[in-house]
Amino acid sequence: MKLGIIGAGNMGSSILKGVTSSNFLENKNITIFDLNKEKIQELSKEYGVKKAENENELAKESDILILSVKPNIIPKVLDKIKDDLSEKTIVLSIAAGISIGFIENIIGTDKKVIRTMPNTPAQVMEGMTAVSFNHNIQENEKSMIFKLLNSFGKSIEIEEKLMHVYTGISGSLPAYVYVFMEALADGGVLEGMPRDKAYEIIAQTVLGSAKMMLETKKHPGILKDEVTSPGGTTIAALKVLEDGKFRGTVMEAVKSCTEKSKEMAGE
Ligand SMILES: NC(=O)C1=CN([C@@H]2O[C@H](COP(=O)(O)OP(=O)(O)OC[C@H]3O[C@@H](n4cnc5c(N)ncnc54)[C@H](O)[C@@H]3O)[C@@H](O)[C@H]2O)C=CC1
Ligand SMILES: O=C(O)[C@@H]1CCC=N1
Repeated sequence: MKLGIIGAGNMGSSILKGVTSSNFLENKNITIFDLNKEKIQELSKEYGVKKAENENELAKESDILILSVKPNIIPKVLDKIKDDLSEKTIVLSIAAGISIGFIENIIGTDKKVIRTMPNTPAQVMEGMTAVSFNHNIQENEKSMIFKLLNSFGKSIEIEEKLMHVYTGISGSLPAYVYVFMEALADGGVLEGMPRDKAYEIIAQTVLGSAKMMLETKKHPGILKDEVTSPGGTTIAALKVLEDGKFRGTVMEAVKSCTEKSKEMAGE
C-alpha cells in the first residue's frame, strides 16, 4: 500500500509525523510532495520518506492520496492530477469547506473520495479526525482508512453535513485551547508565576482534565462540581468567567467557525 501526501504544511506534516511514528505502514511506502522543495527535502530526510518530483507522479503511484493544501488550492491540484487517478485510487481530502461533491465534480463520480477533518495533535498521535465516505468506498477500504486515521489518534465517521460544525468543535479547537492556555499563563504571570513554569503547569492540568473526562465518562458539570468548594476559590473564578459570558462566547465562536466553513463551501 502506497500513501501520498500533497501539501506538507502544518497539517500535512502533522499527519506525516503521526503516521511515521506508527506501525501503519513502512516509511518507504510514503511519498510527499509540496511546492516548497526545501520543506520536502527536510521532511523526507527527517522521516525517511520519499519525495515526488510533481503532483502527477505522486497521484499515479499512490493507493491513498492525501490532499493537504489550502482549500482554494484544491481545485488547481485536482485539475492537474485528475487524469493520473485510477478508479482504485482513494483521494482523501482534509480541506475545510471542500465537499465530496465538489471533488467528484472535478475528478468524476466514479472515483473513490473521502472527506476528513483532522487536527494538529495528530503529530503527537492524539489527533481526532472525522470522516465521511463517498459511495464508491468499500467496507474493507473503510477499515483500512480507520486504521490509517487511528495511527495518529482517534477517528469517527459522521454525516458529511456535520463536517462544518465538527470543524468548530475539533478541527479548529486546538487554537482556542492554546489561546485559553496562553491567557491562563498571562494570569499566572500577573500574579508572579514565572511564565515557563505556568505553561508546564497549565498544559499538564489541561491534559489531566481531558483524560479524566475520557476515562471517568462523567458529565463535565459533575467534574466541575468536584473541584468547586462552597465559598471557595474555584467558584470565585467561575463567577468571573460567567460574568464575562464565557459559555455564550464559546458557543458563538463555534457558531462562527461553522458558518465560515459553510461559506467556504458556498452553502
Ligand atoms: N492547520 C490545521 O489545524 C488544519 C488544517 N486543515 C486543512 O488542511 C489544509 C492545509 O492547511 P495547513 O496545513 O494549515 O496549511 P499550510 O499553509 O501550512 O500548508 C499548505 C502546504 O501546501 C503547499 N502547497 C501550496 N500549493 C501547493 C500545490 N499546488 N501543490 C503542493 N503543495 C502545495 C504549501 O507550500 C504548504 O506547505 C487546509 O485545506 C486546511 O483546511 C484541516 C484541519 C486542521
Ligand atoms: O483554520 C482553518 O481553516 C483550518 C481548518 C481547521 C483548522 N484550521
